[in-house]
Parts: sequence; structure tokens; C-alpha cells
Amino acid sequence: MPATSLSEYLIEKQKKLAHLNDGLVSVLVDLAEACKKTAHAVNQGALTHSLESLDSINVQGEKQQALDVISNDIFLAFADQNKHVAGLVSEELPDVYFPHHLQSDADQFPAQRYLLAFDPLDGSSNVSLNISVGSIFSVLPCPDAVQQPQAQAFLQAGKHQVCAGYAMYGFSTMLVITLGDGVDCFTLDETTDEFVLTSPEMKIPQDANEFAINMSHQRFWEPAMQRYVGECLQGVEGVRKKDFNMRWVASMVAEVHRILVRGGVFMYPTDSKIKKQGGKLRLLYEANPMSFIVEQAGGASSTAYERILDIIPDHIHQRVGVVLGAKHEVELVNAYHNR
Ligand SMILES: O=P(O)(O)OC[C@H]1O[C@](O)(COP(=O)(O)O)[C@@H](O)[C@@H]1O
Ligand SMILES: [Mg+2]
Ligand SMILES: [Mg+2]
Repeated sequence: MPATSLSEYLIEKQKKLAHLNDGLVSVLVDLAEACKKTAHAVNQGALTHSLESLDSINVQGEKQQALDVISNDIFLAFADQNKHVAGLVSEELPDVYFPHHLQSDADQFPAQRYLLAFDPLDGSSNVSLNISVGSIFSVLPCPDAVQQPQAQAFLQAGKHQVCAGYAMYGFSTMLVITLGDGVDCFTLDETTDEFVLTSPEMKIPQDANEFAINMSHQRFWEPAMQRYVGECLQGVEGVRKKDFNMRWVASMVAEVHRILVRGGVFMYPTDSKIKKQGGKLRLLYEANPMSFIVEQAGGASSTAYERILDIIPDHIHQRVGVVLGAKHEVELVNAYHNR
């Protein structure tokens, strides 16, 4: 069976999906190119002194890594020349970014326009350790006839995403996307510089025996989370009557990818330490795109209290608690929290 390239895949999907118009195809093709370029920058790593931390602090109050800025610039450069991108929100920028093409042809914008929210480099704390990192993106429809979409335009519930995806920069570069018609995974063929479909229709088993959470925060968790993890740790001797394994990579892309490949549940709950800021992970460019992918693969995603894709954001850098993966595990976590 000859390998299917990303462009061949998109042509086939266009026959099936009415919303996959030429504008959205061009946005997705540019995002894939931005991921290829970022993969190259990550792979060059120490050779280009890009594994270092910078003195600059981003809008999250976090020290930026050189690769946070390099990858951010790569994504902006692609958007600057794509007329179908009306505005961007990035983890690394305080406000909405307007692509340069808007300056040149202010009143000639195409009908098919989209808003991009993205995390240019996810898992930044792993950059200098050569542990897998990635990029995460979310594509929303742009409200009609708005020349320069303000922050308000981005405050749409995640269920309105038309496309979402992530790239993972591991020993091979992978691109996982959903267009609302299942989840497909591509691998970058270094010999042809093409993304090739390698895992079509990824599915998450409804049950799991592997969980991921940063255990060092245990003393700050709510009682319901203490109970859920406690029961997993009791294993076959406890009420769950089965043993659980544990993983924590500290790169959300790697955690979600593991869950798409072999199942499990990933949790970064809102606890007493981070309650004031609402959580750790960001709704628009981490929780929403990953929740769309996970749900499209048959899993579930919540804050432990409500479905993430139903949340109407308050602001562009809003943080939320995240519990995602195997449906039955997420439902159990929700049940313990909502009881
Ligand atoms: O350092 P911690 O608390 O384990 O948090 C790890 C989490 O933080 C993140 O690194 C946050 O993302 P960024 O690296 O994009 O800021 C997630 O990828 C990961 O799941
Ligand atoms: Mg991130
Ligand atoms: Mg990041």
C-alpha cells in the first residue's frame, strides 16, 4: 500500500468534509511546514546554542527558552504570509498578533478566515534534556467581516474548533491532527521532507491501567483527586482490583501521544497551590486542542468538574485543570469531584 502524504490525505478529506475548504487546507499545510522548520531548529539544539534559557519572562511569568522564541517566530512568519489567518494567540505573546499581510491589503481579505491559537514549544523544561517536546495548535473560525479580530473573537468554546493538532519532536517528528473526523498521525520522512500517514484513525481504549500526574503536588490536591490516585496506587489489593502503572514526562504532547498509542489518563488538576491562577495548562492552546483530539479518538476530557470543550473562555491566556484520556477513568474522576 503506497504511503499517503499529508497533501494526498487532505485532498481525500476535502471530498468528505464540507468545512475543509481551500483556505483551511492552506492553513494546515503552513502549520505542517512550521512544524517541520521547528523540528529542524530543535534537532540542531546545542549546535546552534538554542538549548539555553533567555533572561526574558513571558506573559505566563515563565523564563523563556531560546527555542520558545525561535519556534514562536517560525509560526508567526508562516501566518504573516497566509491571507486566511486573521489573527493569532501564542503562549509567548501577551496580546493578539495580527499577521503582516493585513497591513498590505486591509480591505481585500478572503471569505475563508481563521484564528490560530498555539503553543509554539510545549514541554519547554525538557529542552536542554533532549526529552521530547512539541508544538500544539488550535484553529477557530474567524467571526465574519472583522478586519482585525480582537481578543474577544478568540473567546469561543473549544467545541467550535475546526481543526487541532500537535507535532512531537522525538527521535522522529510526528504530526497528529483532527478535523472533527477522527484522529490521524503522520511521520516526517526525512528523505522526502514529507509528512506520511503512519497511524490512521487512532483510538483510546475506554479503560486504562496507567495514569500520569505530577506526584510532587500531591499535598495540594483536592480530596477527590487524593482518593482517585490513592485507589490507583492501592492496585489489585484495593477497590480498583487492578494494578496501575505511572508515567510523567513533563511534556503534555508526549503524555497525550502515549495515551493515543497505548491508552491511559493524564491529569494536571487545579490544586490549592495554583487555584488562584485557575490551573497550570492554558485553555486556548493546550487544553482545547488536546481535548478535541482526545474526544475524536474516543476518549474524554474535563476539568474534573466540566467538559473542557464546553467552556467559554474569559481571556486568551486562561488556565484550567485538565483530566483527559480513557473515557471511564475521566468519568470516575468527574464522579468523585462532583459527588
Ligand atoms: O513542570 P511540571 O509541573 O511537571 O509541568 C509539566 C507541564 O508543563 C508544560 O511543560 C507546560 O507547557 P509549556 O512547556 O508549553 O509551558 C506541559 O507540557 C507539561 O505537561
Ligand atoms: Mg505547553
Ligand atoms: Mg510552550
